[in-house]
Amino acid sequence: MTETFQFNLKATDGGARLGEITMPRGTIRTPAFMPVGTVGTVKAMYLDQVRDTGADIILGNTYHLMLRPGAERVARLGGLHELIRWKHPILTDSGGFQVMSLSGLRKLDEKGVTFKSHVDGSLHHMSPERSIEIQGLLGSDIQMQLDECVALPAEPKEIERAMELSLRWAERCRVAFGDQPGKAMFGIVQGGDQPELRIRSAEGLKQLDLKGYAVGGLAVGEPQDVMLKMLETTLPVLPFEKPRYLMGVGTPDDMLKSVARGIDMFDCVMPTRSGRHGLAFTRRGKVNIRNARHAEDMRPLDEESSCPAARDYSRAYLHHLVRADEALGGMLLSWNNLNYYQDLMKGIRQAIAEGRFADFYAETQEMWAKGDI
Ligand SMILES: Nc1nc2c(CCNCC3CCCC3)c3[nH]c(NCCc4ccccc4)nc3cc2c(=O)[nH]1
Repeated sequence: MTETFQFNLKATDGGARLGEITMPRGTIRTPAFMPVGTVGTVKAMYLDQVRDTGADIILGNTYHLMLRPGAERVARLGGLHELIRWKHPILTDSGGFQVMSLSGLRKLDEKGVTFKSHVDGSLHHMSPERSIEIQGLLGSDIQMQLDECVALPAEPKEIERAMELSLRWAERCRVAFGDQPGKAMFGIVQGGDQPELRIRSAEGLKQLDLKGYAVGGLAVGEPQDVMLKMLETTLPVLPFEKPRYLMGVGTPDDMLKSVARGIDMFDCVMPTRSGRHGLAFTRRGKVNIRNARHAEDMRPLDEESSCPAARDYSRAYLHHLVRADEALGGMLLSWNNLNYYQDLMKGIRQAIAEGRFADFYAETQEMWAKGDI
């Protein structure tokens, strides 16, 4: 363990990078998939299981936790790591994105966002400074700046306004965060689908000399090719030796293509949320286990998997559990999906280490295309 936050680039293969983030609470092997913990739990999972799937870090949800049980209360309870019994790194989002998507947004101005709690309707104001304070109270290891993410499509003027506001908020968050050697605050590149705005945002954040950079404002309704084009525009501007985190992404295909362009970290609710709705991710592509064709299929999802959820249960049983809306259905599929996401990242890391990422990329897509026989 190190007392400071360090990112070591171990190898590259084309645009893909193999690295390690070392922090006091542990090491994060990159490219990394970070499971989303919402209200202090990765839904339908025990955190020991989440760790066993290969996760080095999970996400905490600032927006939910500040509303319930409250940031000060979490601090009084010893902080999030103590409360949820996860002793490895935790990354928290700033809450701005969740305010836009979950709460009755009341106002957004230079000072911050004012919103009504979706829990009890109470009024809250979140400034850049308060967001960093909340993330500190939670004990977060990697904290995100408060930003404004614009849904696409949007007017270029609107995208520019939000990008410039987010840049000013990044500076305020950097000042509020101060100097915390074992922790990090990441800036978030905005700029929508406008290359020129993306470059200005990345340049502006680079001046702040942050420990890591997220690419935000994507996976908000744009086609995959637009998302990838924005990565090709943004990533060359960011410091090569700092980690890059693509927020809210994504499907296995999104991640493979984004690693090829230089992304190191991902988070997405997809594997857990879709697992609860009966969608299974496997080496051979997606399986909608609710489909009648699985009703008497005695095969497991993947007989070669190391994960009991993929190897020891028949599709027929999973089909039954999901159709009966039994909790165990969502639990087993979430377990399978998180394990598959981590296996994919493990395969990516090994391929980059061995200089065969292009082959891995092609083989993986071929397996998905074969479909689930
Ligand atoms: N601060 C900030 N956060 C963003 C997020 C939230 C990332 N997950 C945070 C976790 C922390 C707690 C909760 C989530 C995003 N998520 C997405 N897309 C999700 C797309 C999606 C939606 C539903 C299912 C699958 C994919 N785009 C995002 C852009 C931004 C952004 O610019 N700024």
